[in-house]
Amino acid sequence: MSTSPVKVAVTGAAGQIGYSLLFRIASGSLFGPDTPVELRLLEITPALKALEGVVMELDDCAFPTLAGVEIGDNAEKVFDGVNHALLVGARPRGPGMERGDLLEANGGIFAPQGKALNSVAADDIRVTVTGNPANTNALIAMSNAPDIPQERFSALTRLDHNRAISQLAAKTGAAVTDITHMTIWGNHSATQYPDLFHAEVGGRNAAELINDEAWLADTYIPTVAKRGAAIIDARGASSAASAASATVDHARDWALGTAPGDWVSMSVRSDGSYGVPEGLISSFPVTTSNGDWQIVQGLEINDFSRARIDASVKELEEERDAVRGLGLLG
Ligand SMILES: NC(=O)C1=CN([C@@H]2O[C@H](COP(=O)(O)OP(=O)(O)OC[C@H]3O[C@@H](n4cnc5c(N)ncnc54)[C@H](O)[C@@H]3O)[C@@H](O)[C@H]2O)C=CC1
Ligand SMILES: O=C([O-])CC(=O)C(=O)O
Repeated sequence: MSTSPVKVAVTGAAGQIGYSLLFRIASGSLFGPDTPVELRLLEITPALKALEGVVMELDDCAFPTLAGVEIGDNAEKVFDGVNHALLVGARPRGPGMERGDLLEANGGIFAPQGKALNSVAADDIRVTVTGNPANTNALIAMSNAPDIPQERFSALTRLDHNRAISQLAAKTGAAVTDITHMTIWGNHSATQYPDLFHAEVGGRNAAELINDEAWLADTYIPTVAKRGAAIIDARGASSAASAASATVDHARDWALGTAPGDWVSMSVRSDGSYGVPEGLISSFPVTTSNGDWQIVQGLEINDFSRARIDASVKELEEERDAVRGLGLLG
């Protein structure tokens, strides 16, 4: 095992997602069995006692890859020297709410956290925002961290990507491992667009294989896009273990690279690709290598896809304008 641990910050560590995520990271799911990790856990003051209990459980697992845990309620202390920051801490929505309804409640968390990362994180910091509304929270954090390269900020659309794979596998009877080239475009919201025109099932184009645009429009897309609400309805609480698992998938693939010949969905800063206005944090098909991501270029976007990508991007612009109005953009 290498000797210098990777320092991973997790915010909202005493919450539902944290309770699953911390154990996955500590057990080596993020960087593998040969890389020790040090956890830096941020919570609000009233949640620190509960967090102490979670740390007792982490201790009790005796994970070989867990090199240390520090907890606190001061972002500048907790983020000091961190290499990865997983910004999960934020209020979840309840029944009948859209994620965008959380902007006012949660947006204020991400400006100070962006500033703190800017001041004290390691030079190679990579930031993943899971807390909702994830894309716009990532935009807030990024805009408050002027010294960190903008490509180091991302938001989680991997849960949507995984849901899209799972639903396509169920429809076609294929194994999830047979499904490649899945893309979620746009916002992590009900307007997101899971794209089957480039996805493949066992090497065959998924849209051609299914050949049923009505199913695509009326069943598949809404099922994927509204899956979070369906889980809230069934569980009485928003998805937590699957969100933790997707956060691990996202951060692992970013750090260690995507599978050769395939891509994943990540929300990253647009460079204007596919007509998405530059500077928005929007979901794209990306490949990663050596800790960097590249937006996959040259995909043909048909009218069906164009209308849906545009609708989701319009919502991202509205969210950006709303947080600008709240004074949250640095
Ligand atoms: N992007 C995605 O795919 C998904 C995002 N989410 C979002 O993740 C967020 C967390 O969800 P849960 O863990 O279920 O919620 P939770 O309510 O169980 O936990 C949130 C934790 O964040 C903490 N927190 C609040 N403000 C904080 C701050 N300023 N600094 C540090 N910690 C702070 C709270 O004390 C709480 O312990 C929610 O916004 C939820 O909507 C959830 C599922 C999927
Ligand atoms: O739906 C929610 O509010 C939680 C979430 O982001 C998801 O499950 O995708």
